[in-house]
Amino acid sequence: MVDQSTSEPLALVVMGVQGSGKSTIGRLLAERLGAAFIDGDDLHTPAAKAKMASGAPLDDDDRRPWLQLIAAKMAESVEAGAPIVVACSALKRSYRDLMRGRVPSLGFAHLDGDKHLIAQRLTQRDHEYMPPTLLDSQFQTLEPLGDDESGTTISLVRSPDEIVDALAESFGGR
Ligand SMILES: Nc1ncnc2c1ncn2[C@@H]1O[C@H](COP(=O)(O)OP(=O)(O)OP(=O)(O)O)[C@@H](O)[C@H]1O
Ligand SMILES: O=C(O)[C@H](O)[C@@H](O)[C@H](O)[C@H](O)CO
Repeated sequence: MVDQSTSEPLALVVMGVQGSGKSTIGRLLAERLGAAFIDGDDLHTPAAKAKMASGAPLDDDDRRPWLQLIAAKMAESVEAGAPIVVACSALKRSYRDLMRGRVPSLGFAHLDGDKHLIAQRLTQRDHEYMPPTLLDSQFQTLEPLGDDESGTTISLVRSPDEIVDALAESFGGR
């Protein structure tokens, strides 16, 4: 469900576990909607990247300042009247609450799919710091969108073009 009653510019987080397609879809969708794009991957501290590279998942304390930084950047964009799309795992409801605390109109698009398909996709790409072995922990941490959260859940089985078409239709009216 997407709230289209606000005149505020679009602020949207493309969320999901490692390898779900956040960067791919987020970038294409931002382009389609004429929005700025920020990849949350680029905003981790060197210490957080090193932790993930060592095979250890981030915990709530590691993620909090990162989520605050992403939320601040989104708030800045919205206050300037500019639409923005962000790729960010946003795995837990409390993380999304933190971001909504800064940008109440924030919407979420959850790229949802099967662990085996994602694991297969991960074998086909290299990542700067994130080893495929963290995928189990990503699924253990994931809390899907609640019915009362503004946003939509979409299957990552579909092609990037199909996903972007569907999301542009859902969120393009904002
Ligand atoms: N809908 C899709 N269909 C097929 N392949 C896809 C799709 N979306 C993404 N991919 C491919 O899957 C891999 C992971 O995608 P991407 O890097 O965008 O995911 P991500 O969620 O941003 O990952 P991470 O958070 O780990 O950086 C890439 O190789 C990408 O090309
Ligand atoms: O919340 C997290 O654990 C992190 O954001 C990870 O999800 C990675 O940043 C990202 O997915 C790169 O692979």
